[in-house]
Amino acid sequence: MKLQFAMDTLTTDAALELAAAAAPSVDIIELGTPLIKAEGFRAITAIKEAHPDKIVFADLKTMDAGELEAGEAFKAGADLVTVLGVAGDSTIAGAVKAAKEHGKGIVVDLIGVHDKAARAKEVVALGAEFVEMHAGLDEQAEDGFTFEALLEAGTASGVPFSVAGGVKASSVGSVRDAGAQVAVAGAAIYGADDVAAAAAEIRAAI
Ligand SMILES: O=C(CO)[C@H](O)[C@H](O)COP(=O)(O)O
Repeated sequence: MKLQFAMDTLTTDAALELAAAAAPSVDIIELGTPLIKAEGFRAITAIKEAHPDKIVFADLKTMDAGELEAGEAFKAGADLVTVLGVAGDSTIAGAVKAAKEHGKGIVVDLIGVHDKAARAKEVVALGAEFVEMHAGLDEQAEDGFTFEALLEAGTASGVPFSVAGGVKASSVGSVRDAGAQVAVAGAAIYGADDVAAAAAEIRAAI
C-alpha cells in the first residue's frame, strides 16, 4: 500500500518544506485544495520540480469543466488529479480524456457521496484510476459516522481505492487490511512537531 501525504497548507514555500521533510517516507505528495486555491497551478510545478521521482497529486476537487481543469493541472506537472464523484459523468469523462492525452490519471473523490461503493464502480467504469473513500471534516463530525464505514465501502466497491480523512499511525493498519491501494494522511503528518518522524512512523505502521 502506498502512503500519500496531503499538504493542506497555504503557501508554496511551506509546502516545499513539508514535502522535503516527509519525502523519504511517502510515495505520493498531494497539494491540498486550499494550497492550489491560494497559490495556483504554479505550486504544482514547484513541487514536481523539487520531487520528480514522486507521484504528484493535485487535489483540484473539480466539479465542472473536467477536461479543461485536469488538462491544465497535468500541463503544470501533476501525475494524478481529483474530480468529485458528485460531479456529472460528462465531467469525469472529460477529465479522463485529458488524463489519457497526458498519460496521467484521474482519482475520483467520493466526499459527500451517499452510496460510495456504488458510485465507485460507476466512475472506475468511466476510466478513473482509483477512487478516494473520503470523509471530510464535516462528515466526520456527523452523527453516526464511523471510520469503519469508510473502509467497508472501499472493500465493498471491489475497485482500487484510497482512504482519506483522519488517517494516522494507529489507524493506517486498518486501511491496509481493508485492501486499500493508498492511505492518505494529512494533519497527522503536517501537524506534527517533527514532520519527518511522523511520516516515518506511519510508514512503519504500514
Ligand atoms: O482532502 C482533504 C480535505 O478535503 C484532506 O487533505 C484529506 O482528507 C486528509 O485529511 P486529514 O488531514 O484528516 O488526514
